[in-house]
Amino acid sequence: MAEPPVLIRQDEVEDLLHYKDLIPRLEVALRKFSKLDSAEVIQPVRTTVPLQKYNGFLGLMPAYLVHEDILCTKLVCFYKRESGSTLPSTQATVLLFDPEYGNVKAVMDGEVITAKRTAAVSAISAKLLMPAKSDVLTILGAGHQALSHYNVFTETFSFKEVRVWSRRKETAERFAQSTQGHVTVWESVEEAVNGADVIVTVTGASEPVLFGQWVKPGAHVAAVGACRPDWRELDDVLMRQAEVYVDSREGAVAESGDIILSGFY
Ligand SMILES: NC(=O)C1=CN([C@@H]2O[C@H](COP(=O)(O)OP(=O)(O)OC[C@H]3O[C@@H](n4cnc5c(N)ncnc54)[C@H](O)[C@@H]3O)[C@@H](O)[C@H]2O)C=CC1
Ligand SMILES: O=C([O-])C1=[NH+]CCC1
Repeated sequence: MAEPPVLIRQDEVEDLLHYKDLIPRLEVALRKFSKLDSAEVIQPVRTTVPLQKYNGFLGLMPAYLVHEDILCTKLVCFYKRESGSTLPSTQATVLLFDPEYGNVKAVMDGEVITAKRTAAVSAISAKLLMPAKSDVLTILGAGHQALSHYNVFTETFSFKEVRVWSRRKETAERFAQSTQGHVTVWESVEEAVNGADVIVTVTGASEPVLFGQWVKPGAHVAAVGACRPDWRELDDVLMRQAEVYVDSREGAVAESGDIILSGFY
């Protein structure tokens, strides 16, 4: 009989998962995944179950790293919440399996994993694509992803200025008070992104919040929030003028509202 699974709580994941380890591991995994060689990484586009009654989704995200023999899946519920709602917008659990026996070896809190994994991949994209001299970072949105992106971007790079915008100024102010370093709060997106070298979009928006006419040529935009086919953060102008990189073409054309609705694909 297999041993019962180990339970790894949120505070334990927080203590164990560090960007200095996560980034190189994700770089290796992304490189393998980009080869589109299912002999190395089997990761189908996630299955999404709509939870219409609650304005949310359950996403099932399995992956198998063949050579490393790592089989896992994330189960994530995510929601569009009304402004001011106190309910969580994302809840996630990660299951690690024994691929031979099929039993679950570990049940891990997935919220910190989601926050750190997503931000680490954005940091990898910036490492490869942002202007060589990048002084100004702007974060649009002030929730969980905003904080994890702030943490990894300031840990990895040396920005002279970090700015934040959120649709409610109080939320942006609260965010700025919660960060280790100085963050300036901006009331309009247009002003917040003026002259920015790197822009991270981590809002729950369904309509564009970032417009191409405001974005400096050559700036790097890490577009994270619009992960359903009918959600948007970037307008058509920005999508048309941008050189677009994705981690998964299959995933992007199935799930990215910015790509699908702009007619990019
Ligand atoms: N691409 C990916 O791998 C991932 C994408 N996400 C998505 O990223 C987004 C942010 O996630 P979290 O920070 O965890 O959420 P959160 O709920 O903690 O923060 C959301 C932020 O967006 C703002 N916001 C919500 N609706 C908005 C609107 N209509 N216009 C402008 N701002 C709005 C909120 O005020 C808040 O500042 C969500 O859409 C989430 O589904 C989250 C995790 C992974
Ligand atoms: O990929 C992911 O982990 C998520 N997508 C939407 C919310 C969380």
